Amino acid sequence: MTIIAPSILAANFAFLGDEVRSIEAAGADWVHIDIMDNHFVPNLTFGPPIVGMIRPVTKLLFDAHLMVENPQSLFPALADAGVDRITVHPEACTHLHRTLTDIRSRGIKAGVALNPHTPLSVLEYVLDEIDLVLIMTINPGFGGQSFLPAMLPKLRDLRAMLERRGRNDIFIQVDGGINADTAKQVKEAGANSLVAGTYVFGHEDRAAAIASLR
Ligand SMILES: O=C(CO)[C@H](O)[C@H](O)COP(=O)(O)O
Ligand SMILES: [Fe+2]
Repeated sequence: MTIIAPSILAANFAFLGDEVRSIEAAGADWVHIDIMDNHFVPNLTFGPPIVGMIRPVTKLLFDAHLMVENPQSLFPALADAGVDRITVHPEACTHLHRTLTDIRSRGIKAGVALNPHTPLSVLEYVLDEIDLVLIMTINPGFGGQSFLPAMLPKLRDLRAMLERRGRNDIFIQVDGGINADTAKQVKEAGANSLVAGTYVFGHEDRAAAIASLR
Protein backbone atom coordinates (compact mmCIF):
# COMPACT_ATOMS: atom_id res chain seq x y z
CA MET A 1 0.00 0.00 0.00
CA THR A 2 1.46 3.35 -1.06
CA ILE A 3 0.49 6.48 0.84
CA ILE A 4 -0.15 9.53 -1.35
CA ALA A 5 0.42 12.87 0.37
CA PRO A 6 -0.28 15.88 -1.87
CA SER A 7 1.68 18.95 -0.79
CA ILE A 8 -0.50 22.04 -0.36
CA LEU A 9 2.57 24.13 -1.17
CA ALA A 10 1.32 23.86 -4.76
CA ALA A 11 -2.32 24.67 -3.91
CA ASN A 12 -4.06 27.95 -4.71
CA PHE A 13 -3.95 29.64 -1.30
CA ALA A 14 -6.84 31.93 -2.17
CA PHE A 15 -9.05 28.81 -2.04
CA LEU A 16 -7.14 26.65 0.42
CA GLY A 17 -10.16 24.96 2.04
CA ASP A 18 -11.56 23.97 -1.36
CA GLU A 19 -8.13 22.77 -2.48
CA VAL A 20 -7.84 20.48 0.55
CA ARG A 21 -11.37 19.15 0.00
CA SER A 22 -10.50 18.45 -3.64
CA ILE A 23 -7.58 16.15 -2.76
CA GLU A 24 -9.67 14.27 -0.20
CA ALA A 25 -12.33 13.70 -2.86
CA ALA A 26 -9.59 12.61 -5.28
CA GLY A 27 -8.40 9.82 -2.96
CA ALA A 28 -5.39 11.30 -1.14
CA ASP A 29 -4.25 9.69 2.13
CA TRP A 30 -2.39 12.47 3.96
CA VAL A 31 -2.18 16.25 3.51
CA HIS A 32 1.50 17.24 3.31
CA ILE A 33 2.03 20.60 4.99
CA ASP A 34 5.30 22.40 4.26
CA ILE A 35 6.20 24.90 6.97
CA MET A 36 9.12 27.16 5.99
CA ASP A 37 10.62 30.05 7.95
CA ASN A 38 12.91 31.81 5.43
CA HIS A 39 15.92 30.86 7.63
CA PHE A 40 16.34 27.11 7.36
CA VAL A 41 15.23 27.40 3.74
CA PRO A 42 15.00 30.52 1.54
CA ASN A 43 11.20 30.57 1.41
CA LEU A 44 8.35 31.44 3.73
CA THR A 45 5.00 29.67 3.90
CA PHE A 46 2.57 29.63 6.84
CA GLY A 47 2.32 28.52 10.44
CA PRO A 48 0.02 26.79 12.93
CA PRO A 49 -2.94 29.23 12.70
CA ILE A 50 -3.55 28.38 9.04
CA VAL A 51 -3.05 24.68 9.75
CA GLY A 52 -5.72 24.96 12.46
CA MET A 53 -8.09 26.68 10.04
CA ILE A 54 -7.94 23.86 7.49
CA ARG A 55 -8.17 21.11 10.15
CA PRO A 56 -12.00 21.09 10.22
CA VAL A 57 -12.39 20.83 6.43
CA THR A 58 -10.99 17.29 6.07
CA LYS A 59 -10.61 13.96 7.84
CA LEU A 60 -7.24 13.29 6.15
CA LEU A 61 -4.16 12.97 8.34
CA PHE A 62 -1.96 16.08 8.54
CA ASP A 63 1.69 15.39 7.73
CA ALA A 64 3.75 18.45 8.72
CA HIS A 65 7.21 18.87 7.17
CA LEU A 66 9.10 21.45 9.19
CA MET A 67 11.75 23.38 7.30
CA VAL A 68 12.42 25.80 10.13
CA GLU A 69 15.12 26.55 12.65
CA ASN A 70 14.27 25.59 16.24
CA PRO A 71 11.31 23.38 15.20
CA GLN A 72 10.54 22.40 18.82
CA SER A 73 9.17 25.88 19.49
CA LEU A 74 6.27 25.12 17.09
CA PHE A 75 5.26 21.75 18.58
CA PRO A 76 2.69 23.01 21.14
CA ALA A 77 0.86 25.14 18.55
CA LEU A 78 1.03 22.40 15.90
CA ALA A 79 -0.34 19.85 18.36
CA ASP A 80 -3.21 22.24 19.16
CA ALA A 81 -3.79 22.74 15.42
CA GLY A 82 -4.31 18.98 15.08
CA VAL A 83 -1.32 17.68 13.13
CA ASP A 84 -0.86 13.89 13.14
CA ARG A 85 2.76 13.67 12.00
CA ILE A 86 5.77 15.99 12.34
CA THR A 87 8.97 15.55 10.35
CA VAL A 88 12.11 17.54 11.20
CA HIS A 89 15.50 18.04 9.57
CA PRO A 90 18.45 16.94 11.77
CA GLU A 91 20.43 20.06 10.78
CA ALA A 92 17.77 22.17 12.55
CA CYS A 93 17.88 20.13 15.78
CA THR A 94 20.76 20.48 18.23
CA HIS A 95 19.35 17.55 20.23
CA LEU A 96 17.63 15.41 17.61
CA HIS A 97 16.85 12.52 19.98
CA ARG A 98 15.17 14.87 22.48
CA THR A 99 13.22 16.58 19.68
CA LEU A 100 11.86 13.25 18.41
CA THR A 101 10.83 12.07 21.88
CA ASP A 102 9.15 15.46 22.41
CA ILE A 103 7.05 14.92 19.25
CA ARG A 104 6.02 11.42 20.32
CA SER A 105 5.22 12.49 23.87
CA ARG A 106 2.41 14.57 22.33
CA GLY A 107 0.90 11.50 20.64
CA ILE A 108 2.23 12.66 17.24
CA LYS A 109 4.19 10.42 14.85
CA ALA A 110 7.80 11.52 14.39
CA GLY A 111 9.83 11.68 11.19
CA VAL A 112 13.36 12.66 10.13
CA ALA A 113 13.94 14.39 6.77
CA LEU A 114 17.29 13.97 5.03
CA ASN A 115 18.50 16.56 2.55
CA PRO A 116 20.16 15.16 -0.58
CA HIS A 117 23.65 15.53 0.95
CA THR A 118 22.71 14.23 4.42
CA PRO A 119 23.93 10.67 5.05
CA LEU A 120 21.72 7.86 6.34
CA SER A 121 24.13 7.47 9.26
CA VAL A 122 22.37 10.28 11.18
CA LEU A 123 19.50 7.79 11.67
CA GLU A 124 21.67 5.14 13.27
CA TYR A 125 20.97 5.90 16.94
CA VAL A 126 17.50 7.42 16.65
CA LEU A 127 15.72 4.64 14.74
CA ASP A 128 13.82 3.61 17.87
CA GLU A 129 12.34 7.10 18.11
CA ILE A 130 10.91 7.45 14.59
CA ASP A 131 7.94 6.38 12.49
CA LEU A 132 9.06 7.80 9.13
CA VAL A 133 12.19 8.75 7.18
CA LEU A 134 11.78 11.40 4.49
CA ILE A 135 14.33 11.21 1.70
CA MET A 136 14.37 14.63 0.04
CA THR A 137 14.54 14.08 -3.71
CA ILE A 138 15.21 17.81 -4.25
CA ASN A 139 16.88 20.48 -2.14
CA PRO A 140 14.15 21.79 0.17
CA GLY A 141 12.54 25.20 -0.16
CA PHE A 142 10.53 25.25 -3.35
CA GLY A 143 8.03 23.17 -5.27
CA GLY A 144 8.35 22.44 -8.96
CA GLN A 145 12.01 21.33 -8.94
CA SER A 146 13.39 18.32 -10.82
CA PHE A 147 13.76 14.94 -9.13
CA LEU A 148 17.36 13.99 -8.26
CA PRO A 149 18.00 10.43 -9.57
CA ALA A 150 21.04 10.12 -7.26
CA MET A 151 18.52 9.61 -4.45
CA LEU A 152 17.48 6.20 -5.83
CA PRO A 153 20.52 4.33 -4.43
CA LYS A 154 20.00 6.20 -1.15
CA LEU A 155 16.45 4.84 -0.99
CA ARG A 156 17.69 1.31 -1.65
CA ASP A 157 20.32 1.69 1.09
CA LEU A 158 17.67 2.97 3.50
CA ARG A 159 15.39 0.03 2.75
CA ALA A 160 18.31 -2.36 3.41
CA MET A 161 19.17 -0.54 6.65
CA LEU A 162 15.57 -0.77 7.92
CA GLU A 163 15.40 -4.44 6.94
CA ARG A 164 18.65 -5.15 8.80
CA ARG A 165 17.29 -3.43 11.87
CA GLY A 166 13.91 -5.18 11.66
CA ARG A 167 12.12 -1.85 11.20
CA ASN A 168 10.00 -2.40 8.11
CA ASP A 169 7.22 -0.56 9.92
CA ILE A 170 9.00 2.79 9.39
CA PHE A 171 7.56 4.68 6.40
CA ILE A 172 10.00 5.58 3.63
CA GLN A 173 8.75 8.91 2.26
CA VAL A 174 10.01 10.88 -0.74
CA ASP A 175 9.43 14.56 -1.45
CA GLY A 176 10.27 16.63 -4.52
CA GLY A 177 9.76 16.17 -8.23
CA ILE A 178 7.39 13.22 -7.87
CA ASN A 179 5.22 12.44 -10.92
CA ALA A 180 3.93 9.21 -12.49
CA ASP A 181 7.35 8.41 -13.93
CA THR A 182 9.50 9.15 -10.84
CA ALA A 183 6.85 7.54 -8.59
CA LYS A 184 7.45 4.22 -10.31
CA GLN A 185 11.22 4.53 -9.78
CA VAL A 186 11.02 5.48 -6.08
CA LYS A 187 8.48 2.73 -5.31
CA GLU A 188 10.82 0.16 -6.89
CA ALA A 189 13.61 1.56 -4.69
CA GLY A 190 11.54 1.17 -1.51
CA ALA A 191 9.45 4.32 -1.00
CA ASN A 192 5.93 3.77 0.34
CA SER A 193 4.84 7.34 1.07
CA LEU A 194 4.91 9.77 -1.85
CA VAL A 195 4.64 13.55 -1.49
CA ALA A 196 3.58 15.33 -4.67
CA GLY A 197 2.68 18.99 -4.97
CA THR A 198 3.01 20.33 -8.49
CA TYR A 199 1.98 17.05 -10.10
CA VAL A 200 -1.29 16.65 -8.18
CA PHE A 201 -2.38 20.30 -7.93
CA GLY A 202 -1.27 20.99 -11.51
CA HIS A 203 -3.68 18.34 -12.85
CA GLU A 204 -7.24 19.21 -13.66
CA ASP A 205 -8.21 15.61 -12.86
CA ARG A 206 -6.62 15.18 -9.46
CA ALA A 207 -8.14 11.72 -8.94
CA ALA A 208 -6.39 10.53 -12.11
CA ALA A 209 -3.12 12.12 -10.98
CA ILE A 210 -3.30 10.35 -7.61
CA ALA A 211 -4.25 7.05 -9.25
CA SER A 212 -1.25 7.35 -11.59
CA LEU A 213 1.07 7.75 -8.58
CA ARG A 214 -0.30 4.62 -6.92
O1 LIG B 1 9.10 20.02 0.88
C1 LIG B 1 8.85 20.53 -0.17
C2 LIG B 1 9.75 21.57 -0.75
O2 LIG B 1 10.83 21.75 0.08
C3 LIG B 1 7.59 20.16 -0.92
O3 LIG B 1 6.89 19.17 -0.22
C4 LIG B 1 7.94 19.75 -2.34
O4 LIG B 1 8.35 20.88 -3.00
C5 LIG B 1 6.80 19.14 -3.13
O5 LIG B 1 6.66 19.84 -4.29
P1 LIG B 1 6.79 19.25 -5.79
O6 LIG B 1 5.98 18.02 -5.82
O7 LIG B 1 6.23 20.38 -6.55
O8 LIG B 1 8.24 19.01 -6.09
FE1 LIG C 1 7.70 18.76 1.93
